[in-house]
Amino acid sequence: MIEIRGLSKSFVGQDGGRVRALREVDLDVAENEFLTVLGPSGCGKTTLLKIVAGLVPADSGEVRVDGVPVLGPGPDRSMVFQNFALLPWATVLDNVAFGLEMRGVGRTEREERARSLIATVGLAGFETKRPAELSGGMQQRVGIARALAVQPRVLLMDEPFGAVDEQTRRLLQEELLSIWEESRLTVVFITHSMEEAVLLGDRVVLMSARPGQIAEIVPVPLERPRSSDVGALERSGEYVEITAYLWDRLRDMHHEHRAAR
Ligand SMILES: Nc1ncnc2c1ncn2[C@@H]1O[C@H](COP(=O)(O)OP(=O)(O)OP(=O)(O)O)[C@@H](O)[C@H]1O
Repeated sequence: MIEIRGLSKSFVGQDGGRVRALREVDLDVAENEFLTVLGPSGCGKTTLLKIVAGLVPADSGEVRVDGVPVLGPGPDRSMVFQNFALLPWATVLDNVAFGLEMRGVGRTEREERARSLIATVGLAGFETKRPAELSGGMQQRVGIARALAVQPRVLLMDEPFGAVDEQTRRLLQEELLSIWEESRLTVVFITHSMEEAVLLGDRVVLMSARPGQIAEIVPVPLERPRSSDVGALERSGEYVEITAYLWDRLRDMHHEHRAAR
C-alpha cells in the first residue's frame, strides 16, 4: 500500500555542513499493517515519516500510496506528533474537528464526528476544555482523535507516547491497539522503546544511523488481538526473545557506529 523507493534526504546543518539523514531507503508497508520503526537517535526516523506525510520533500526517490505519488499532505494520511501540536486556544472539540473544517465539512457533521471520536479515545465530557487544562496523556488522546477525524487510511505516528508517563503510555498503547484492531488503518509508528515496537508491531523496522538506512526488518509473529491482555503477552517467551534480539542488534549498531567514527 505504501511503497518507498530509493528515498534520500540531506539537510544543511547549522555549521554549514551537510547532514545525510536518509540514504536510498526502500520500504513497503502493507494495507492494514502496523509497522513500528526503531533506531538510534538522529537516524532519520522523523524525516522518513515527514516525507511520507508530504510535509518534507525528498532529495531523490519517491513514496507512493496506493500507486499514487506523494507530492504533499493529503487526506489519506494523518500524523500524530510527540509534542501533541494542538491548537492552544481551541477547545478539545474544535481541535478534533479542525481538519474536517479545513476540508469544508459542515458544522453539524464535523461536531458529530468529533464528539464520537472524543468518546472513542475516552474523553467524553472534556469537549469544551482547552489543551492547557488537560494532562499530557489526555492531550495525546486529542491528538489521536484529531488524526482519526479525517478518516485517513494511513496513520503516521512520531513517538506519540514519548512525552507521557509510563502508566498513561500503557493505557494509550492498549487503546491504540483496540482502535487499530477495529479499523482498516495502516499505521507507521516511530518509537525509542523496543518493548513498544514489539508490543504494537507486525514488523519492526530497525534503522541504522548516519545516513539513515534500513538495517533489518524483524517480524513479530505474536498473536492478535493483543489489546485484551498486554501483560500476558509481555510475559510470553516469544515477546522476551524478540525484544532481546532487537537490543542485541541495536547494541551492535551502536558499537559499529562508534568504531567507524
Ligand atoms: N530541518 C533540519 N535541518 C537540519 N538538519 C536536520 C533537520 N531535520 C533533521 N535534521 C538532521 O537529520 C538527521 C535525522 O533527523 P531525524 O529527526 O529524522 O532523526 P530521528 O531518528 O527522528 O531522531 P530522534 O530519534 O532523536 O527523534 C539528524 O542528524 C538531524 O539533526
